[in-house]
Amino acid sequence: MTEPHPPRTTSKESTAIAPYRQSDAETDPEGSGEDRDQDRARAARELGDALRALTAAATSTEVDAATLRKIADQARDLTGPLSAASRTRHTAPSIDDAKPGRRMYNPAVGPGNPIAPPMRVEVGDGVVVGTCTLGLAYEGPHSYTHGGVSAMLIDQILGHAHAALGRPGMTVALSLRYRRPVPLETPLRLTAWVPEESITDRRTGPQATIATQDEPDRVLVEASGVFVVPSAEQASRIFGDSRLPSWQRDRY
Ligand SMILES: CCCCCCCCCCCCCC(=O)SCCNC(=O)CCNC(=O)[C@H](O)C(C)(C)COP(=O)(O)OP(=O)(O)OC[C@H]1O[C@@H](n2cnc3c(N)ncnc32)[C@H](O)[C@@H]1OP(=O)(O)O
Repeated sequence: MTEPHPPRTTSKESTAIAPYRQSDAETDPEGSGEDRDQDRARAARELGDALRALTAAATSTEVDAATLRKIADQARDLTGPLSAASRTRHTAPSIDDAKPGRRMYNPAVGPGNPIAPPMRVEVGDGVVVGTCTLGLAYEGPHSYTHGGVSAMLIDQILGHAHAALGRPGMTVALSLRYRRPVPLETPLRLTAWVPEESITDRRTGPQATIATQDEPDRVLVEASGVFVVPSAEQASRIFGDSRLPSWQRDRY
């Protein structure tokens, strides 16, 4: 971890990462045009937004115990209708299936998942940038981000940098250095890139940083990872043959 800053490439200089065709995948999971699940994806985002707002209110509230119990009763009543049709861990979400790369319930970027900030990811030429603002639900030390939350966002952005080379992979190693605390309620910028010398057929060693959007050169967290594309045999063993959404079946 000698170089905490991404290479300052121009489009002409960049050769390490091939052009990435995911612009409307995780960053705009509803997609556009003819899509049978488009409306359901939009509704899932609306529910995710509402639950995020509820979680933000629940983790910052100072109301009395009676009000907390009343809200708890109301929240419990919401679970039944949602459970009327559910998937298990062995089945991919049906709205993930409809568009390549869509991960509606990913805990870092999935707009339908209330625990996701969600981080917005943009894949550029040689560099991947993630943006988000973390509220009190992500607090570790008072007024700062929990280190595990930083690690989750770093893992995700490293994964995008790896996937930008063509095939999504799995994290086999992750190393972080927390240089300064990451402030809550402050727009953040994550940056990831893959040094060319770290690329082999199946493996990359991407690097990433977290900074605030106001001070992008002041590194708060720096990280490096090792990502591996599972072999066909490994993918089959880990995921099974029929449980993967089609975009994953095609890619592993
Ligand atoms: C359009 C779509 C876009 C989608 C975007 C999606 C973005 C998603 C972002 C999601 C982000 C979140 C992502 C997540 O959360 S992934 C979830 C967390 N990760 C896991 O659960 C992975 C668990 N690990 C495994 O299952 C195995 O390790 C696998 C199957 C992956 C590899 O099996 P195995 O371990 O038996 O390895 P191998 O013998 O096949 O060797 C393979 C290569 O790997 C090298 N190696 C192995 N270990 C290490 C190590 N520690 N340091 C350095 N190198 C290591 C090894 O030398 C060899 O290299 P090479 O000699 O071939 O060069």
